[in-house]
Amino acid sequence: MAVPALAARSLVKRYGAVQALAGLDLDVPAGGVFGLLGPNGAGKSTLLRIAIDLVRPSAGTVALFGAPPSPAVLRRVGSFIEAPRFHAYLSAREALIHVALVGGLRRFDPDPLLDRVGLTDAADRRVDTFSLGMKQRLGIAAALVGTPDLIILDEPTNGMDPAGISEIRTLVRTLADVDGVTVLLSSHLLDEVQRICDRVAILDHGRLVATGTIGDLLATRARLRISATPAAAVLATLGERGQRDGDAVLADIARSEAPALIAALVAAGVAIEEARWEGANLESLFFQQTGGGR
Ligand SMILES: Nc1ncnc2c1ncn2[C@@H]1O[C@H](COP(=O)(O)OP(=O)(O)OP(=O)(O)O)[C@@H](O)[C@H]1O
Repeated sequence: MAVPALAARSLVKRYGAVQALAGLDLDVPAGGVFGLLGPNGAGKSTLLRIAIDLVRPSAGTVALFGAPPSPAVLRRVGSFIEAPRFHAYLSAREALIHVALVGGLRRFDPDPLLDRVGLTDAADRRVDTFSLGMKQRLGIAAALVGTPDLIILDEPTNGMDPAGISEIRTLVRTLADVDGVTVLLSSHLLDEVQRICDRVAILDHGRLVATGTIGDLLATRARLRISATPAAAVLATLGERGQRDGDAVLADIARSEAPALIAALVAAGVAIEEARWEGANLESLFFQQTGGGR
C-alpha cells in the first residue's frame, strides 16, 4: 500500500484526567478528501493538533507521509485549525504575503491563491471588513501558501451559511481532484461530509469506531425493508437479522441473499406487499456507531 498521508498508531492523549485519545489507530491515504467525524469531545481536534505538532501525544505515534511531524515534513502540510487571526488592517493580499514571509517563502505571488478561493475582487480590501465566509476562504488560502501535499482543516465550514458552505465544498473538491492535494477535514455536518468526502473515519471517546469509503460504509449498512403479512413470519425467518420497524421488518442481509429470502417467504405463504433496499446515510451510521454524542 502507498504510504498514507497520515498514520496514527496507538495514539493516546491525556489532559489531566480527560482522555482525549484512547489508543487511536488510523490511516488517511494520500489523495482524496478524508472526513473526521465524531461527537463533541471525540478527539478530532486533538488528533489534528498532534498531526501538526501543536500538541504532544501522551503515547503512540503519528506519521505524515511516513515520517514523524518534523519541520521538514510539516512543510508539506498546510493547516487551518483555529480561526485564522489576520492583522485587521492588512488587505487579503498583504495577509497572504505576511503568511508567506513568516513561512520563509521569498518568492510568492498571492494572486493565484486569491483567485483560487474566489477572493480576487476583495484582494485589496481590509480583512476586518470580510464576512465570516471570506475569512474562512482566506484561511484556506493561507493554508495553501506553501503548496502543501496535505491540507488539514478543522471545521472549515463552521458558522458559514449554505452559500459559503457550497463554495468551500467546491474549493475542497478542486484541491483534491485538480491539484492532487490530500484534504483531511473534521466536521459536524454529516450531510456535507457525505457530499464532499471520499473516505471518513468516525471517532468516539478517542477511538476509531468506523472507517472506509463512504460507499463501502453505507453499503454494508443498507437493509431490506419488508412489508409483509404476517410480519411475525418474516421475523421468524430472519431470526437475529430481522428487526421490527412499525408495520415493516428491516432485514440485515447481503444483497445477494434477498432473492432466496423472498422466495422462502413466498413459499411459506407470506404475502409480501413491498420489499426495498433502504440505503443508510451517514447520519444513521453515525448515530448507530456513536449513540449520537453525550
Ligand atoms: N487543552 C485542553 N485541556 C484540557 N482538556 C482538553 C484540551 N483540549 C481538549 N480537551 C478535552 O479533550 C477531549 C477531546 O477534545 P477534542 O477537542 O479533541 O474533541 P473534538 O472531537 O474535536 O470535539 P468538538 O467536536 O467539540 O470540537 C474533550 O473532552 C476536551 O474537553
